[in-house]
Amino acid sequence: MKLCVIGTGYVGLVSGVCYSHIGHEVVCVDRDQEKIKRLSQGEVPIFEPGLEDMLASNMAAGRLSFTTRLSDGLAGADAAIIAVGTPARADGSANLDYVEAVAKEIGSCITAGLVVITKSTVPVGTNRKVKNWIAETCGHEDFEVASCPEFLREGTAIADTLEMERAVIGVESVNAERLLRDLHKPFQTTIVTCNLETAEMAKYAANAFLATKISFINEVANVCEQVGADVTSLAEAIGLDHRIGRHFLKAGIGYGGSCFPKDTQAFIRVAQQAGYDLQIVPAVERVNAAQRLTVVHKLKTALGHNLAGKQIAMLGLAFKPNTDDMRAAPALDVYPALEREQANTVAFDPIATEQAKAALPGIQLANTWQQAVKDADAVLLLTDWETFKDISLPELKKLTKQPIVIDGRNMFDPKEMEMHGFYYDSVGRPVVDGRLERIREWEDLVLGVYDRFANG
Ligand SMILES: NC(=O)c1ccc[n+]([C@@H]2O[C@H](COP(=O)([O-])OP(=O)(O)OC[C@H]3O[C@@H](n4cnc5c(N)ncnc54)[C@H](O)[C@@H]3O)[C@@H](O)[C@H]2O)c1
Ligand SMILES: O=c1ccn([C@@H]2O[C@H](COP(=O)(O)OP(=O)(O)O[C@H]3O[C@H](CO)[C@@H](O)[C@H](O)[C@H]3O)[C@@H](O)[C@H]2O)c(=O)[nH]1
Repeated sequence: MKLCVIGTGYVGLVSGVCYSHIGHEVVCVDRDQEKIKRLSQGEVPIFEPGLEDMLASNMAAGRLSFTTRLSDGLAGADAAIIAVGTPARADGSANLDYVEAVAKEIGSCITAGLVVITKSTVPVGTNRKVKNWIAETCGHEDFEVASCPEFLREGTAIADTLEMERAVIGVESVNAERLLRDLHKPFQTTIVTCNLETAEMAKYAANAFLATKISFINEVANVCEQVGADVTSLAEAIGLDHRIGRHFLKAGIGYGGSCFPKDTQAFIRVAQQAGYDLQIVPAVERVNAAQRLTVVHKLKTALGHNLAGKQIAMLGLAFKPNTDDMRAAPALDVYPALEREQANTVAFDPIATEQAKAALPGIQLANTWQQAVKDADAVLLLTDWETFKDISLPELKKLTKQPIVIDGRNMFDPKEMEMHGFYYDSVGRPVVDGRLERIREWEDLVLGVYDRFANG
């Protein structure tokens, strides 16, 4: 099959590379000249594990190429796949300007019989708009539209594509259904065929449900803290029930990223426009907004309710590990909150350094975690990068001014932290104060010696 993928962001690029990997001839189009130049030289402009090697091998095999000219990409194509951004407008609704521009551009150079597939996350009714935008430009309807929402996650995008759990295809014709079934056959996945509206809604419903799970467990975590329960064991206990499922029950500082925050917002607007006021999703958002700042409260509790002049090491800036994406990352709320408290912050992220400089102007960045924690009054963990698991606790203790760790991702083992003499607060688990344990041990020792001495 000959495919033209439009937009070479996280979705378009990964999809294009994976389609070429399974044998299709793919031309990826982007209006960003710099991006296309780098891609044409085999350089991947985003951090996505495994993508660069896969891109290189498919380019070498002659199945994958890049261009800024849509007409070149569309020449002889069986399908055009729209994967441009749909960011949030100020009112939370999805901005369809990029989708509209692409649809009109397709209309200006369309060939008869083309199937135009929208992969971008779009509000209900958008695929019909795409059809109209194209038809208005080209003056005929000798083409078809289909909705094929994307469910990949950043950081595991290749596996999520090659081993996708399902494909949802919203179609209006047998021809479009056949093409999409053929396209997905090598993925050996379950295909749900439905109308355009259902496919569009399925994407918002999936993201809203996952976000709901996260806010739910975060609320449970907040109650756990009040009653001395441990949310990690609790999540395991409830997650083993298949009706609940163990995924997406990781308590922490709330969800971020380019999808959940914007898609929950857009879903609320979609429902409103349809005359329905969603009740659960706005609550999910409220919980998430508050959750992001819990670590700052925990920090204040640990440091005597005053952060002014305190040295805080922030470990992790990306919205989750294995990505350089800073979009709606919790750090974007936490860092300004620390600034407002007049704390001095030094941050370290293994990958998202350039993105952090752009997203958080003025932030002081370290080159290593050791540099970031040097002389810190407290360490704040915001992203659960694997590499942070390898941090040597004795080294951490030696480098910091005070052994205080606030873990927004429940990454460390409280027992170990206690054993190494840290004050350690995480999310939904009891606070441990190893410093006190050490003092108590010392007191016991002294009193024991005293008792023995006093009693002869
Ligand atoms: N990022 C994810 O993990 C993810 C997962 C599933 C779905 N989605 C959805 O997929 C869509 C794309 O997301 P993304 O994260 O890949 O976006 P992105 O911002 O990373 O990339 C979008 C790309 O489209 C290009 N573009 C914009 N207008 C164009 C035009 N007229 N012609 C050619 N190229 C154009 C931009 O230059 C950019 O490179 C969004 O709707 C998003 O909600 C994203
Ligand atoms: O138990 C969990 C799981 C995730 N998160 C957070 O939730 C956010 C989103 O994580 P994840 O879903 O792994 O990343 P995304 O790449 O944003 O992927 C989501 O958004 C994409 C864009 O729509 C969808 O395609 C994916 O299916 C959907 O998982 C991150 O901040 C995570 O730290 C938690 O706090 N607890």
